[in-house]
Amino acid sequence: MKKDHKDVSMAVIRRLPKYHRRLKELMEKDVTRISSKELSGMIGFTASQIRQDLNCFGGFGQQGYGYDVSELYTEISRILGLTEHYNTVIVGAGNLGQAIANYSNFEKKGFHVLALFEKNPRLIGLKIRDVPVLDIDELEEFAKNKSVDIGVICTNSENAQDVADQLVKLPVKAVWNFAPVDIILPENIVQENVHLSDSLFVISYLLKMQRDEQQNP
Ligand SMILES: NC(=O)c1ccc[n+]([C@@H]2O[C@H](COP(=O)([O-])OP(=O)(O)OC[C@H]3O[C@@H](n4cnc5c(N)ncnc54)[C@H](O)[C@@H]3O)[C@@H](O)[C@H]2O)c1
Repeated sequence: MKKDHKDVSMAVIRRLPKYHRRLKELMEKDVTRISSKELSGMIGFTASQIRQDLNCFGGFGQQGYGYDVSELYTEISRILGLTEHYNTVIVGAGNLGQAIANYSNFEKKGFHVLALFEKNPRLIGLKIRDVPVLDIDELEEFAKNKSVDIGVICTNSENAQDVADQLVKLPVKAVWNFAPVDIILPENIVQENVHLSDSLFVISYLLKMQRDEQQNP
């Protein structure tokens, strides 16, 4: 039975982007349908896990037929909110802020970067693709007539909380934080912290295991 989406666990939500990505690859290869078993082989989750995950949103598969790839892709896009439009601002126009602004794929998925905000005068006035780098002191005024959905923090850790507080005042609805520090936000603000180093450290762990095995077979 279809659950209220609010009851769906974050563990399931965090698996949805992977389904979404794989289904897109299948569509690009003109695959029109797939069984949960085949999907399991591609994704690495068990077939039963996949069925359970998708059942949270009403199923979509048919016994003996499997999943219609394009239909499932569209449904997961909708569930993930990727059929909507999100006004986004980036604070910190250094290496990472510029890289995110430059990545046009986010734009295609509905994340529209309105502007970057900086405190370094040497960066203020630049354009990253068509996106202007504005003075951080202009942020409040800039947001007065606009609805900003997402604030992206790409500053150094020391300034991240101050920036988060500024974003909350606009107000934004969500903060995507890249600074490697815990920021405190009101409960109604959605928060995602990205620690690229967590993923890199998994690589270093696995490489170290390999090395240890080679040295002590
Ligand atoms: N570059 C990466 O690959 C990477 C990876 C993981 C995490 N991070 C984290 O992301 C953050 C940004 O990294 P980076 O490499 O882009 O750093 P960076 O030094 O190149 O850029 C940070 C920018 O933020 C600006 N800034 C600082 N305080 C500000 C404020 N209050 N208002 C407006 N602008 C402000 C600085 O002037 C600077 O231009 C850091 O916290 C870093 O630890 C970066």
